[in-house]
Amino acid sequence: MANPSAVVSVRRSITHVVFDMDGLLLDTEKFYTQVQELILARFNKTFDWSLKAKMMGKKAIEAARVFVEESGISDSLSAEQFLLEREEMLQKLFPTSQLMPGASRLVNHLHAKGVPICVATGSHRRHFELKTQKHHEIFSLMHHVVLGDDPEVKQGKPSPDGFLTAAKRFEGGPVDPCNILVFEDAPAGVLAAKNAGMSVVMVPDPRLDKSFHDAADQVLNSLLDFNPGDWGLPPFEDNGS
Ligand SMILES: O=P(O)(O)OC[C@H](O)CO
Ligand SMILES: [Mg+2]
Repeated sequence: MANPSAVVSVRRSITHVVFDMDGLLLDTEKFYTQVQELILARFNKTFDWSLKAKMMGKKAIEAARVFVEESGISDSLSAEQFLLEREEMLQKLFPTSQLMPGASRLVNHLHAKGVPICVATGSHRRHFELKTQKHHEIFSLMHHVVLGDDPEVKQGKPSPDGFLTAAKRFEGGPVDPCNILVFEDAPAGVLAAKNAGMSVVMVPDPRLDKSFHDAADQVLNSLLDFNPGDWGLPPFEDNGS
């Protein structure tokens, strides 16, 4: 969007917010990285961030296919076998998930100010329950949660299905995508938000290649750096400390 006044008017039209979950609200991406490094080490291969970038944000089976094919192990391990192998490790790790810096402050702030908020994640129900078991307080503030195994989400990110379903389920929905701001950490998630016609703030892991930042409307190092006023949303009343 080259025209600065168009940027300002889009930013002023935001009324609803959609949060990604893994790597954005919760620090769960590190668990996927950890187990995938272990599995590839068995094949004398290393798991790097170019492969990570292609997997993150996607539905489990879609990410699994990318993993076995791109790493060149599909003759030895199918996508389904890979999912089974990593499941036992992930089930132990997910309940230890922590909120990302600034997540609690931002979610509580938007909820307190009456901005409708929800979650749209690639995670399926079973993993969602494990990841959020210590975080019910924050997730209970969401108007709704759209999961990766929701019947309306035919395809995972970068398809817009999850975000369009999220827009539909707000009170009085569907909300016009141009009034929705998405927070994402993954390249596929940023593309999904843009494919849905929404604005997107990207909060990427610093190890992700910077070329993936280009599709986002704003890129932040942390949710702590988000200024709601930039998007016409009610400003924080504290100093962020
Ligand atoms: O980033 P999310 O919340 O869409 O989750 C996607 C996968 O479960 C993990 O990459
Ligand atoms: Mg994510």
